[in-house]
Amino acid sequence: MPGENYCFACGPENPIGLHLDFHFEEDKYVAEKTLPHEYQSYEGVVHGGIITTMLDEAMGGYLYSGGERAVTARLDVRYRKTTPVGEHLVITGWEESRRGSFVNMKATIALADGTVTAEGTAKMALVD
Ligand SMILES: CCCCCCCCCCCCCCCC(=O)SCCNC(=O)CCNC(=O)[C@H](O)C(C)(C)COP(=O)(O)OP(=O)(O)OC[C@H]1O[C@@H](n2cnc3c(N)ncnc32)[C@H](O)[C@@H]1OP(=O)(O)O
Repeated sequence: MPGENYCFACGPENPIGLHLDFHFEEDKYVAEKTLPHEYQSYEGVVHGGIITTMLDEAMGGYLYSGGERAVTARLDVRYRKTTPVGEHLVITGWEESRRGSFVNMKATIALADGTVTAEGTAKMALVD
């Protein structure tokens, strides 16, 4: 059975995964990615489900990389502008607050000039 290295969003061993490669920049969890046309919906536009996947990963992966295991309990996405395929994207996740076993997270996807195309807000449930 494949392990976490098969994570669709970030697992390096998943042959059809997104291979997002995150790192911490101070208290932000950041990855850069240019998506090819295989991930589009309308011409030139990244599929909304892929956008949601990247935001989810930025938030869940933030906790995982900090030594906590969490599942997404609730996720809200605001698609502010279309996100283009073939352009450099910056995906960023961070923690806003926590209460008990739930952590409130935020994430954005931005173009190279800083324009935010999508924002995610999630409630992540800490699990053992
Ligand atoms: C280079 C190396 C690579 C390494 C590679 C690493 C890979 C690692 C990557 C990690 C990054 C993964 C990022 C993606 C993460 C996912 O995609 S996880 C998959 C998607 N999520 C799931 O499958 C979660 C499924 N849901 C559950 O497991 C359970 O419902 C939960 C969320 C744990 C909660 O269960 P529970 O603790 O038993 O709570 P429950 O009894 O249902 O509710 C108790 C109370 O908690 C609160 N509550 C429960 N659920 C909710 C909710 N959704 N919203 C608000 N309040 C809630 C409520 O107050 C509730 O009371 P009621 O309103 O029901 O009266």
